[in-house]
Amino acid sequence: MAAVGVLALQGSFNEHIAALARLGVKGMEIRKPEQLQNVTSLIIPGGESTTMAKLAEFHNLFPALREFVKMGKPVWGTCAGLIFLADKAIGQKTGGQELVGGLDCTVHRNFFGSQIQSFEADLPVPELACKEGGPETFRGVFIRAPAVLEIGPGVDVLAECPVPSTNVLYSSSAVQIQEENSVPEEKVIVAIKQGNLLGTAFHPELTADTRWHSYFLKMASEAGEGTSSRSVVPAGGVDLSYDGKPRIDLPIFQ
Ligand SMILES: NC(=O)CC[C@H](N)C(=O)O
Repeated sequence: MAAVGVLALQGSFNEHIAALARLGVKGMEIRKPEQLQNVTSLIIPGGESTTMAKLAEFHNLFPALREFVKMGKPVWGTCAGLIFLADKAIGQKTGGQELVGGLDCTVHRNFFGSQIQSFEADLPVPELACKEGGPETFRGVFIRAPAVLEIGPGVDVLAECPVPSTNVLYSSSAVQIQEENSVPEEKVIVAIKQGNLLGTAFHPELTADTRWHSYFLKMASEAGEGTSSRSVVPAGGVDLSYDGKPRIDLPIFQ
């Protein structure tokens, strides 16, 4: 089976490993550049991107991470991980921070505000419902979350989130105004995919719904096809969950 790495410097790496375990997949903790050679895909968890960047720099991980992305290996960044994967970030601390890059987008690091403005929202994710089944929406857990402000031409938008009217911090061409029942609703992009790179501004690893993990494992499996006869996804596209159904319970943290 293809090996999935989880960057384990800081943040919610244990929760990602637990989510993978619920799908019967072992996530390998990655702390050193050479460990990336043992995995075929990588999850970069949420946490605090400045701290994570400092630790990644200390462990000399940036060149290996960039190489991993350049080789076209599947990488999924959640929250701080999305910031890591973005080509450009705004709202950074003084002095900025190093990014891995690869996702042709600009993110705002704390788009939704500070820790106390964290929230949960049911997001329509047609691509996820189509590929993984289950409900049309996914419970997004946003913790001091970033958002995607601009995307390049090769980037697909997988989910958008209404912007709470009290904390509109930024507007750009990617933040759309929608007229619905004459009440304008601003939306911002919170999940994107570009080739083998996936980015979510929220934390699927903090919910019991494993569909994003299953979706990423399928991405990884498809990317690995041709190089390996063994696949994460059983033939016929059978679901990866223990009981054959996506888990759609309420989030672990409510
Ligand atoms: N939950 C998170 O990963 C928050 C990310 C945070 N906004 C940062 O800059 O790192």
